[in-house]
Amino acid sequence: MEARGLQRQAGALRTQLRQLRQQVNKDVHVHKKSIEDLHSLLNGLTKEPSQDCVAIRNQHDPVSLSLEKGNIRTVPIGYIESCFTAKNGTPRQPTICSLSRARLKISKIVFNNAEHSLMGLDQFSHVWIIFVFHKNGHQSYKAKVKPPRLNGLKTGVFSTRSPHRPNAIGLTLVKLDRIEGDTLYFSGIDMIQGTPVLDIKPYIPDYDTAKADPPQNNCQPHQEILVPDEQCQDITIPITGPVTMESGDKVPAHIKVASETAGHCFTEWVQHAPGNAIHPLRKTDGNVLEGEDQPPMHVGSTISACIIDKTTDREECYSCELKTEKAGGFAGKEDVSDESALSAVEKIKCQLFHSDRNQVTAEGKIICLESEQSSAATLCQNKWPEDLDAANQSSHSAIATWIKQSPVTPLHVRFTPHAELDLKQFQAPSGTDPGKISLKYFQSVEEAKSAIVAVLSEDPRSIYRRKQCQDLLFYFTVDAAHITSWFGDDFAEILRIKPVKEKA
Ligand SMILES: C[S@@+](CC[C@H](N)C(=O)[O-])C[C@H]1O[C@@H](n2cnc3c(N)ncnc32)[C@H](O)[C@@H]1O
Repeated sequence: MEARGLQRQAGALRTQLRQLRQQVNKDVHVHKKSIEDLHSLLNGLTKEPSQDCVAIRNQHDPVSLSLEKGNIRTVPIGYIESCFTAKNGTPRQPTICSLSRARLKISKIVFNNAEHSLMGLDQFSHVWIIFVFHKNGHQSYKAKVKPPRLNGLKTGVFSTRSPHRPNAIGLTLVKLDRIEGDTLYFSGIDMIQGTPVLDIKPYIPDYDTAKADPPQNNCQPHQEILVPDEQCQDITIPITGPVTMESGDKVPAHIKVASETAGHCFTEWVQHAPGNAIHPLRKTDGNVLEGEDQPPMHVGSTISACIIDKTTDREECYSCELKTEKAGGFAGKEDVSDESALSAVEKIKCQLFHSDRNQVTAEGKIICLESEQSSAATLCQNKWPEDLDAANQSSHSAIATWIKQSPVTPLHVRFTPHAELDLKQFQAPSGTDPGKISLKYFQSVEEAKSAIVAVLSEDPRSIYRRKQCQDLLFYFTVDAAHITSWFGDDFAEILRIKPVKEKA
């Protein structure tokens, strides 16, 4: 019996060995050590075993051996269908083109009931995609790389998001638009058509936003927790009327902070401290006040926000009171932690912009219908990853200055009249004109146009191309459109837009 069992194991190991060999032929970086291990195991198994060996062998079955050494056999959970077909012209990060779309069908090879694996994921607005840079060509990598934003200067590969890294793994935070059965629909992507996806994880601001608090703050005997239900659920949030500054003037126009989403823009965030002193929470350049500049937050303070509805040009202000609860019954300070304040601000955003969740009463009051009390603030934060920066700042995380202040400035993008005309041959995916080419991923020609502008304004050329091939035409594909462009010193111009040729 045992001999037959061993033969079976040996057979399985031979199959694995064959597969590993095939991989080695394709890729010189396949881990040779694993093969050696398999060899020695195989040799051991085909010999008559001693009693001692059996115990050792059980511990060292090939799978656990491989994981112990950090080697995993990956199985793509699916392949990205993207509006970008080639590396050329694909945004370098998802934030460059929030309209760029993709979908991912979970493979039946991984799960028989693929849709079951997506259960619950629709409660998240954003997800991390972990994928393979499968079009890196040869898998070469160097310890120092030249990221485009450094315009030719070098930095360590691990301080960058370069696709050329020891393990060709990419990580992108995308907006989850919807899930239909076994298929996810995303926007804000930087992955090309056919990208193998290894994993999806929900984006959870509380876990994924760096909170590098000073050590002494980690051991506080009490925590102040914002009480979401009292704030938000089933209570009316009065519209307080336009917020006035200390001088009594209305918030000046120049401190409006634009928000692309939902057709609104913020005018100001302020804190009303007890005694009705009003403190702006943003500087005139729109950045959130940090550290000592920030006014102390007190229990009972009210955070207010004003927005302008671009369609009606009406300014409305809403407020939210800060309350705290002392966890574990400790008597607490009266100051509200940065974190609670931030949550309150996020909650207001939720109330302002997720009107589908809210009701406005006849008296003009907002009823916030968040049912998940504890996740109310998180949910609001989920909707606003672009505000991560603000969150990062207030929790003292840091990023390299070249990311924020790149020496490469955005380019002005223009279309030739010919290219403008070319655009007219396309239509939305739902379009019915038989003479026009239907887009597949963008919902309108305007969306596709703004994606083209977004891609080019960030100068998608490699450093080599920028410096050595200045006058050459630059081609790339966005959805069903093949674009021909060229670059001047501070601009990019689109010359032609043709339909992508269908592959025969
Ligand atoms: C700079 S990487 C960043 C990817 C990811 N956000 C990250 O930080 O890991 C994005 C670039 O990788 C390239 N790319 C996207 N998908 C790829 C793939 N499947 N294989 C190779 N390169 C890819 C495109 O040129 C894109 O502009």
